[in-house]
Amino acid sequence: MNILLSLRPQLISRSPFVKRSLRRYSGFTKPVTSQLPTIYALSTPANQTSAIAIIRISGTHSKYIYNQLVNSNEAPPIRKAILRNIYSPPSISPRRPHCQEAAKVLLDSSLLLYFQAPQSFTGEDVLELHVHGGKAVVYGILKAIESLHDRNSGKDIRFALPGDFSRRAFQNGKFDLTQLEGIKDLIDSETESQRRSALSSFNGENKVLFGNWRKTIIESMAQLTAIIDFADDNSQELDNTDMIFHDVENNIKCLREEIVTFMQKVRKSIILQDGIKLVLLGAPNVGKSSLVNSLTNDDISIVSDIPGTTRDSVDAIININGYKVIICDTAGIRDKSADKIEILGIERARKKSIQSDLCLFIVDPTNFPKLVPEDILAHLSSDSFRDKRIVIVVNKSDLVSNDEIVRAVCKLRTKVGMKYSIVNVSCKTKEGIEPLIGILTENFKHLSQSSADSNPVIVSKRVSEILRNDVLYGLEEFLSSKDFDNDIVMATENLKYASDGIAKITGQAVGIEEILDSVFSKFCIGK
Ligand SMILES: Nc1nc2c(ncn2[C@@H]2O[C@H](COP(=O)(O)OP(=O)(O)OP(=O)(O)O)[C@@H](O)[C@H]2O)c(=O)[nH]1
Repeated sequence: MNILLSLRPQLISRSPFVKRSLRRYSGFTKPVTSQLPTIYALSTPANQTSAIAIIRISGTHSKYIYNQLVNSNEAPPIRKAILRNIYSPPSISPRRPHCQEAAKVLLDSSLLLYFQAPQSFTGEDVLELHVHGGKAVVYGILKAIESLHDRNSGKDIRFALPGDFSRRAFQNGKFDLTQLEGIKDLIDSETESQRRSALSSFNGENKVLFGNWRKTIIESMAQLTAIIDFADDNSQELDNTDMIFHDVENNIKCLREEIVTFMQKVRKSIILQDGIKLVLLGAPNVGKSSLVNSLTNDDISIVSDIPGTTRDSVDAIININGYKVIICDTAGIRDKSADKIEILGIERARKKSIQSDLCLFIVDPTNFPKLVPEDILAHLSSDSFRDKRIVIVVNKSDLVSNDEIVRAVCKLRTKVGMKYSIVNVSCKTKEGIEPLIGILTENFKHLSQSSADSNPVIVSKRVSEILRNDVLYGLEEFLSSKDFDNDIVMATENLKYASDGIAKITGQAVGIEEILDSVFSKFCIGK
């Protein structure tokens, strides 16, 4: 008996989108969105002058819009870039509104690309206009397209809402939600590591992974359902129900471990999205602000030889070797200040360093033997710093001899032990800055990756919440119902809860509309 054949229909709920997509792939090529209005939008940034701007049009009337704009009845060549004059339609001709010749008013000469359904991003007919990026050109062409809307003749054409194009792509089965969220992350990515992670999601790596998880759960449900359905049949295949229970339990345990590991990776990778918090700490005048400026190649912080110049924390977002870093310059820590504002600044510096992911502790070797003030040492040795990553920077190396540096490093080692890296730099000559960036990069890697050979995994907050609250919850409930052989129906329901969770992530779930609204409202217009 094929156990999968005994699956109860309600246990493998398929959404209308999946069914329709299946229809499409079995030879039915009309997009499921063919009855929706044709949408258009500027896909490049609005209200900015640029060499080129791209206007995207998607839907049943894309060809009609093409014919109207190029003032010709020719069929647009498919997937072939062509140069055409773009004219304003008669009704909105800017100069002679009542004259038919006015249709010939030229708006621009542009590159056009036409994609025929279903071979397009949205799965609909898509027209792309690569126009000159002047504001008047873009405005004129958008107005021209808008004027073509005529509900009486069935030409329903409207400006796209945020995420409309991606939503159509999803509805027509071109991508699942994890891939589309990957595209959004790709557009939002600011650094190399964010780009890599978003691209792997867009390329469908998460889709395949989640698909495999769902398959494992559904197969387990099928095995349990077979027991429910044929319990009284004395079927030979079901003689050994204990073995089936054992198999299912093992498979679900393995799956739970896999998802927990995945979630650990996600937690580590979140740091890539939010930015790694790097805080510079040290006594006044050791060169903290100078180091911020050296690392950023910018004049972010004020540098002066007056101790106590930086009185409050200064944050800047920078990119170090592809990592998004929130670098924070702080007030120099000293215990004998009478200045109230400076005291507040010092307090904030301590707090910031506790909240940091990585702390740079800067010392000035010309202060020998008072290299590490006692209060800073006490702060760094406190419980809050037990698992903190710290790199010690011996600055102003241009002012001291090699022997004096060695002496400073030995002194530091006696104070803080061998736990932390020590780097010598000179913010004045820039010597040692590159090796310091190398050490920082290594630390960023460790902070954002769960193992040396694994890539960061970024998923949306929506996905991680569903994984935790639905998928893992369902699996835990299943495994914790110790006597699940006594109440198979209940146990199977827990698995169904987990599998529905994955369907919500990918967009295959029943009642997906509300999920789609929340996902696509975060997209930009024209995407
Ligand atoms: N020769 C030399 N001077 C440096 C170096 N780094 C910083 N300085 C000088 O040291 C002084 C203090 O530098 P800052 O960067 O303002 O020091 P800070 O730690 O931010 O000072 P506070 O704001 O008081 O906490 C300035 O005069 C800098 O020009 C260096 O590597 N070599």
